[in-house]
Amino acid sequence: MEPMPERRKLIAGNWKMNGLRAAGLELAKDLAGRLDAAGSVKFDMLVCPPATLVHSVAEAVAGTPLAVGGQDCHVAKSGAHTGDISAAMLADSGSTHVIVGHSERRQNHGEDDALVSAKASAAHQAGLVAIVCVGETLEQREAGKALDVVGTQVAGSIPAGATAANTVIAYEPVWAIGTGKTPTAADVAEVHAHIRKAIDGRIENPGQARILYGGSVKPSNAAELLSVDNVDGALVGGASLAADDFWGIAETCR
Ligand SMILES: O=C[C@H](O)COP(=O)(O)O
Repeated sequence: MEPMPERRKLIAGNWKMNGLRAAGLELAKDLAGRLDAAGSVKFDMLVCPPATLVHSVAEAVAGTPLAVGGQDCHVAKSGAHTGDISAAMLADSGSTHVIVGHSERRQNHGEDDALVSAKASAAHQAGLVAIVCVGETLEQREAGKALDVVGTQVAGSIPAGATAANTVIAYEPVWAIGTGKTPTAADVAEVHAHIRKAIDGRIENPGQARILYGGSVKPSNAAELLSVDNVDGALVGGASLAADDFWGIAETCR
């Protein structure tokens, strides 16, 4: 049997609703410069700035290995959807990726699995990699339902046509986001193994699909979290807003 090629880690930064132009461009250029200077590294790096900065950040880092993505997209290509952004617009602005189904979208905007799946499909149609987020609340974890909840979200949020190349899963326990709390390495391993099984039959080439962990990842805990089985990178919020912290996280997988 052929050995399975190693999955390259993806270190993704979700800036959320943070970043005015000057600071955002400075941060992106700083990271791109470090990546360029580092030469050959064992990870891919992505930043997802607010929509207002996608184009200028993409222009500022063009020609470097730093990738740029959006934080959400609409299911339609265009139309009367005030305030929304299509996947095609993100691609046109220099994005290669888009986050869909983040728990902040699920909670604050009532997004359900079917909508997340449609958004991921729209991303694929536009040639973007969809980063599909799943994760349980504290109440669900304490009720012993974490695996069921995450399995159901995975089943409902991945569209037909998903492949290991166009889809990344991000496991983000809601209670770990922005709280400084993280699950144990054993809990992360259990959920990621569950996700790996759950994507079988839903994502083409499931063994090669990347499954990220997100929730209070920092330089101090990154080495442990990123060495857990089936953890193929990190989706980082707060710590992606400071170049030293974000780079410090990435460096643990060099
Ligand atoms: O998308 C990123 C996550 O919500 C994690 O955020 P955090 O690193 O601030 O906990």
